[in-house]
Amino acid sequence: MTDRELILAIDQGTTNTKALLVDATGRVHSQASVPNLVTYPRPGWAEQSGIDLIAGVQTVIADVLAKAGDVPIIGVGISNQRESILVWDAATGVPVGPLVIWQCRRSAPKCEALRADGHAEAIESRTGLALDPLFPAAKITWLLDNVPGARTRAEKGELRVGTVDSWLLWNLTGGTVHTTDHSNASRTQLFNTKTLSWDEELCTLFDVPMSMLAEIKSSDSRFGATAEGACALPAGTPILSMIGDSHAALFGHGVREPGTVKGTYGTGTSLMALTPERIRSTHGISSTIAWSQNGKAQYALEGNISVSGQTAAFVAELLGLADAATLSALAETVPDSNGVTFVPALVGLGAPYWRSDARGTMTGMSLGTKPAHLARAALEAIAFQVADVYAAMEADMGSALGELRADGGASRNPLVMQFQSDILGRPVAAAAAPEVSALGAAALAFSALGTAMPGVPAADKYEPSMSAAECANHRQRWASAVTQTLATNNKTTS
Ligand SMILES: O=P(O)(O)OC[C@H](O)CO
Repeated sequence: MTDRELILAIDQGTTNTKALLVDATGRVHSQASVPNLVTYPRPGWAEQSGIDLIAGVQTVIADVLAKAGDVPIIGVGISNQRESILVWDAATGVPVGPLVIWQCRRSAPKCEALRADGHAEAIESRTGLALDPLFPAAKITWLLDNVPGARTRAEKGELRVGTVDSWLLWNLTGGTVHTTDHSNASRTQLFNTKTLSWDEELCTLFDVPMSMLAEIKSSDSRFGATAEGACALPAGTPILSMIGDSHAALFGHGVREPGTVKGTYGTGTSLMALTPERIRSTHGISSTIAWSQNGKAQYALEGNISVSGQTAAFVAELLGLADAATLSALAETVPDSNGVTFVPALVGLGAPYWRSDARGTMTGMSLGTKPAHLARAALEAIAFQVADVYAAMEADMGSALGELRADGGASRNPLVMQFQSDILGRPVAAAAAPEVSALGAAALAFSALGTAMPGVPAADKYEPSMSAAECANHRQRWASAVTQTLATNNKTTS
């Protein structure tokens, strides 16, 4: 394969849709991006337009091709926002209702009803996922029960449902292919990660007709080919990979064996590590499928932290600072947080605590506390939360994990990354490229063609330099702040 043969990688995220042209060495030849609109029609609800999403994908494909000139595109790779779900008409391809995105909590009553009826344990044991409105299963129930006529039409076999990967595939193939991959299926809460198939009993519990569901294929499959006029690519360009974005980042880092963890530091943080087999977490972590190659599923553990990088922006605003970068500069002016600890439970605490009623807590303040100490506490909180998930993963795996591969905004902050390495007592390698998910989708597409694209190299490496005693003191300070946070009952205000 020559470095002139390119994969067009799409990263369809919540905030932006991106396209990159990537060669087999991992070099990015050109890229394009468009922002996406998210609407919040009611408190706790979040949705996007399926039609706008496709228009955005078509735009970035056209833009990236226009920038690149006449180059051979040998295939398409797709990385996508996970857990967002759309129902559409099988005959016309017209969406039936909005794309209900992962952040949306509208299906909370259905989840509560299933919990009250004692189904939570069975759901978690089959899917590896705690019963929660984050996941699409209950969102599909909501759409079928609330969009006029949807349930009747679904029962007649007239509707299709899919995660974003399958919606993109449907459109790129001109409405001929309805398929998803194991990584996306594993996040729906309808997929049995043991049998690697849709679970009939779960579909019954969530009232989802199985005729609506996509065929499931290996993440490195020949999913279909672009149709004439579906986008600016020539008709017949093969779609060679589909994978959820967090999983794609792990693949993009070049992780192929258990032992290394990747952390994507965005608004929240997703930590993911491969496991040798399917593990049922007993420490508050999701068990999921990282990807599948040649039909073989690769299992993983994932911990999702709800508010991570966003902590810096939040505290910057409270302190009247311009932005997170200004906060970071302020934090650099002091050697430590002077005993101040901030637990950013601003929308509750996610993994490994799962307490949606928890709220943010600042502990350890004295008359000696200065804004710079609060700034430092905000940045330290990003690292402390990751360390908690790390420890939970290690407890589930029964063995020590190694290096952390970091990507996303805060991975470019040396103060956060050094503290992360110190608190974990592990090396941290921050990725050289910002688009690790798109590069992961490209790498998977190349692997479908039998070519190994190298992982994204590290731009910066951090080694632990803190003494064991100092590290233990910090961990103790954090643990006690978390205990205080969890001890406060906010149920009346949540
Ligand atoms: O759109 P992103 O990049 O924020 O990713 C969303 C996640 O996949 C949700 O689980």
